[in-house]
Amino acid sequence: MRRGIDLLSENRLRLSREEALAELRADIVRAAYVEGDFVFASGLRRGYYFDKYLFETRPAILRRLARFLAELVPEGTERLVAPALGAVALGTAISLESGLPLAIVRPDPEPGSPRAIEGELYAGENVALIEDVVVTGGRALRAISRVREAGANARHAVAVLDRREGAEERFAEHSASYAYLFTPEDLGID
Ligand SMILES: O=P(O)(O)OC[C@H]1O[C@H](OP(=O)(O)OP(=O)(O)O)[C@H](O)[C@@H]1O
Ligand SMILES: O=C(O)c1cc(=O)[nH]c(=O)[nH]1
Repeated sequence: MRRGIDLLSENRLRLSREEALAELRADIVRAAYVEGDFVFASGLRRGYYFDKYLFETRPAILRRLARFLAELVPEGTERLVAPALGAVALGTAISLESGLPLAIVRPDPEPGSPRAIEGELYAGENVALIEDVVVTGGRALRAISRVREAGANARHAVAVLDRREGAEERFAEHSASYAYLFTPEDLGID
């Protein structure tokens, strides 16, 4: 099994960057694109969904995603932060790829519940927030607020897919730069 994966990786070394990205786009659509009537966590209702767990749990996709996403993490970043649950696998993969340590932000912890941020995070650190699918950007911005409350500098967000629902403008309003790998249009959707 392991040998098969390694052989695949060796073959990919022969692809150009553009070919590798095109292959990754096709693999993500095959793995995670679902049509239907979906109400998102934000309350938005749309006719398709990208099930992030279906691409984040496949090593052959996750490994390649981590390679491309690590390139979007700005110079000077000292720590990655991933909001639980979905982005934790992705954050871990980018952490392994980049060597940057990872902290995990719990979703909306109640008063008296466990820590909002797990792992180490220090005041003054430059942090990049990792997200899988961004719709409104609400989840990522809440995590950025938690990180800022802890005294760290959360000025950048990195995502696999931006669904073009206005998140880019929201990040800018909150003084965070934002880079993403794909839009639905890149994936041949819309
Ligand atoms: O940009 P937004 O409008 O905030 O929506 C996107 C968020 O919603 C999804 O998470 P989900 O609610 O499925 O949570 P999970 O990661 O805990 O499964 C997705 O993985 C993002 O984290
Ligand atoms: O808003 C969401 O919850 C959401 C949308 C989407 O396309 N994919 C996903 O994993 N979550």
